[in-house]
This record gives sequence, structure tokens and C-alpha cells, in this order.
Amino acid sequence: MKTAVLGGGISGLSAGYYILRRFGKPFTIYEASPRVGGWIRSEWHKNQGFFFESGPRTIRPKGLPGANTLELVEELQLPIKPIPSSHASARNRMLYAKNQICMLPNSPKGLVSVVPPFSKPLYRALIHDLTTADSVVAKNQDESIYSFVQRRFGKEIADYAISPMICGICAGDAREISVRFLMESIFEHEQKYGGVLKGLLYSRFNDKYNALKDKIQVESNLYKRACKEKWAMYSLEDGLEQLPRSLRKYLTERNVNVQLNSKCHNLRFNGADKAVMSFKNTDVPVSHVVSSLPAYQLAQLTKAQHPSLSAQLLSIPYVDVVVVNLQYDNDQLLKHNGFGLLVPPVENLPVLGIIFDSCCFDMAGNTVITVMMGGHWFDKWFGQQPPPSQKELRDVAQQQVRRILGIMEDPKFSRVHTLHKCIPQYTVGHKRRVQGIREYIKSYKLPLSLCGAAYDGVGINDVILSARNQVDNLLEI
Ligand SMILES: C=Cc1c2[nH]c(c1C)Cc1[nH]c(c(CCC(=O)O)c1C)Cc1[nH]c(c(C)c1CCC(=O)O)Cc1[nH]c(c(C)c1C=C)C2
Repeated sequence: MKTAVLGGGISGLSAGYYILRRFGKPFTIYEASPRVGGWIRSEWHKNQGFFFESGPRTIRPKGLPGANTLELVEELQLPIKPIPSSHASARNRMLYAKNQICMLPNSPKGLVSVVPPFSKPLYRALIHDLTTADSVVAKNQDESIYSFVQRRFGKEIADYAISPMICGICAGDAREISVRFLMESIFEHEQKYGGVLKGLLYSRFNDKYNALKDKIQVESNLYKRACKEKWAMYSLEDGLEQLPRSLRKYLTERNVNVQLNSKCHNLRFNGADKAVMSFKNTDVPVSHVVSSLPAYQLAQLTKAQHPSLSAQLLSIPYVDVVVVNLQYDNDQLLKHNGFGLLVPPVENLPVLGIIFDSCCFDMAGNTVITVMMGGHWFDKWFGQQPPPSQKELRDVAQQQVRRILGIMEDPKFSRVHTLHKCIPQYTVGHKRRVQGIREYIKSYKLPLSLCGAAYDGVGINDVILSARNQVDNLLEI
């Protein structure tokens, strides 16, 4: 008997890659849909020279997770499109707030002057941190990122810096997202040293964070190149979908069976070394399952035999995101050169942000932008019955583009995707929930490993590293 992987998104395929690399034996990846890649989807319009991304479009090379992905990209020999940190799309980040586009400061000068939408120079927020009392949160407790930032840096920073940033990462509400999602070490600095700045200063000399050495070894010349050339982010020549497509090709060429249109309906465990996966017409016994499925899907599979595990998995919420890609024939973004803009939730608009794809990538003279809507606020804006049609969603997006960017003409081409339950929300208590889930699996000795966006980070780098760690923890297959 052998191991099986559930899910053919980037985390399931990565798990497959690491299983093959470590054990060298054939196995099967089961994917419910007719394609691999999950939310990563690139749509090319080769004749016109532009492409749309409906999911993630760039990867950051930073740190161990970034180096780990670059090692994989190098092994697959994928053609890289780097974006250096000097590029406008890496330097220029904007907000739409108080009826205007505001360029976020990208140099120390921005700390001392008043930069809209902020009413005071940003250094005042640092003084707020230095003069605010120690943590009010008990050790090992959690708190929302909004409340933490409001306490330490003030409400304006929480509303106009952190809340939009959380939207851009997980389309979530900073008032619900755990501070540990983005700022675990900063939060712990506060608890240990009584302030974020104080913590950062002390910890330079004396701190476990500096002593933490990466546990896994990453061998990547591409990572060295990324550091030398100061890449801020990168994509791939054919769009990001080239990564899952190439992974599938790599695996199938090495006798890994990537089985599409194979939806698992039930998962049962018989003792420590046997699991039975049920598909439409057949039951498949395996010795170990690596699940990269979203937590709510795995909850469904395990509900009959392990209702308590299923309930814990279900307690990880997900949000829906509407992605509207728009293409115009000529340069409509002349005035706005940058990555894109985020809309702080306090603005109460039906848009989370707009990405300027044609500023990041060569689109042969076309203007390509992506409007992101919904997320935590999906029901508020789009939850009506019957649900809004694609045309209605596109109209909302276009209205916002007119209002925010002043692009009055209609796009030549557009695409609307509603990504149902696409991003898990690491709400307050998430870390403990994940610990509870993993402890349950351990205590019942279930032959089950969990990777994917629900547990150890939602970014592409995070899910690839999580797949690697889970495979490293396997004893044998
Ligand atoms: C489908 C919508 C997504 C939103 N966030 C993510 C997706 C897939 C995932 C994500 N986006 C970012 C990060 C941080 C770490 C990183 O890899 O860069 C994560 C985990 C940052 C980011 N946000 C936006 C972009 C284009 C990027 C760069 C990475 C990427 O290409 O996804 C813009 C953006 N993303 C979302 C919204 C609402 C938004 C607004 C402009 C949600």
C-alpha cells in the first residue's frame, strides 16, 4: 500500500514533488476538477499580447519560504520574470481614501512629513508605541491585528495601513484576523519587552529570533541571483499557472499518477496504518493520506467517522473573492505607475483593491487591471438572492474604476470570476485551532498529514513550504 495526495492545487502538487524527491516511489494525486492549479489561473490572449490572472500573480523571493519556492522553480527550469525592487510596481503602493489616490511613503522622508490619508507624520505613531504601556494581553493569548495595532500605533494606522494590507493579503477584516497571522514575532516582542520598537531594538542584541536558524537547507542558485539582483517579486514567462502545469508534467513524467476528475467523497481510517478513500465507483485503500484540501472539504470527508475533527476543521472560516480582469487598448494608467491600490474598509466601498497588471508586466501596450471585490464583505455587497450576474459584478467593478482611476471608456475585454471560499481566514485563536486539529490527528494516530492554505500560511511560498515540512515529517510511505 502507498501514500496518496488529495488535491491538485499548488500545495498538493508540491507535496507530490517532495514525496517523489524523498521516497522515489510512484503514488497518486487525486484532483476533483478537470485541471490542476487550484486558484492559480492564467488566461493568455496571445494575439493581443496580454494575459489575465484570476488568482495570485507574483511570488516574493524573501526568506526561507521564498528560497524554498525558488529551489523548486529552478528544479523545474521555469523561465522567470523578475521585478526588481527599484521597479515602480515594487516601490509605488497606493491607497484610495478620503476621495483621493494616496501614494504610500516609500522612503524615510515619508516618516516626518504629513502624507495623506494620515493626519499626522508617521513618526508620531512610533512615539505612540514608545509611550504606550506594556501589553494588556495575557501571555500566550491572542488578539486581533486591528486591536494590537490600534493599541500600539493608534487608530489611523490600524484603519489606513493595516486594515487595507490585510485586505490585500487575505481579503479579510483586520478586526477579526489574529495578530499572529502577520506579526507573530512583533506581538511577542511587545509581550516580552513592553513595546514593539523597544522589542525590535533589544532583540537585535539578545533574542531567540536572531538565534533561530533555518531548520531546513535550501540549495538554490536562483535564490542567490534574486538576492544579488534585489528582486522584490517575480512571475513566470507564461503567467503563474506555468508553475502547477509544469509540476504536473514533471510528476507524470516520473510515473506519479495525477488523476483529474476524481472527487473523494469519504475518508475512513482503520487503525494507524490504513486509510480508505471513497470515490464515485471505487474505494481506494492507502497507508497514508496527505490532504491539501481546504479545511471545510476535509471536514466533509471525515465527518462520519471523526465528527469532532470535522467540527474543528469547519471552524476555519473562508471568504469569497470576486476578481474582475479588464483590458483596454491603450495606456490608461499614465498617471498611476505602481503595483496598484488598496481601499481601506473604513471607506465603505464595494471594492477591496485594484491591481495595475500592465505596470507590473509587459502587456504589449494594453492596459490590464484587476478589480478585487468581496472578501469578508462579500455578503454585504453581493450576498443578495438571486446572486448578481457576471454583468452586474462587472458593472460594479467598472463604476469603481471610473470613480477611482477616472477611466471612462468601456474595456475591450473582460473576465469575471467569483472564487468561492478561496482564502481561509486566520481569525483570533487560529494557531490554537490548528494545534488542536494536529493534536487530534496525533492522538488518534490517524495516517493523515495536512498541508494547504488553511494551516501554516496562505501565500504560495507558505503552502509549498508547508507541503515540504509535512512530507519531511513522514516516517516512510
Ligand atoms: C484572489 C485574491 C487574493 C488576495 N490575496 C491573495 C489572493 C490569491 C493571496 C496573497 N496576496 C498577497 C499575499 C502576501 C504574500 C505574497 O505572496 O505576496 C498573499 C498571501 C499580496 C498581494 N496582494 C495583491 C497582490 C497582487 C499581491 C501579490 C501576490 C499575489 O499576486 O497574490 C492584491 C490583492 N489580493 C487580494 C486583494 C483583495 C488584493 C487587492 C488589490 C486578495
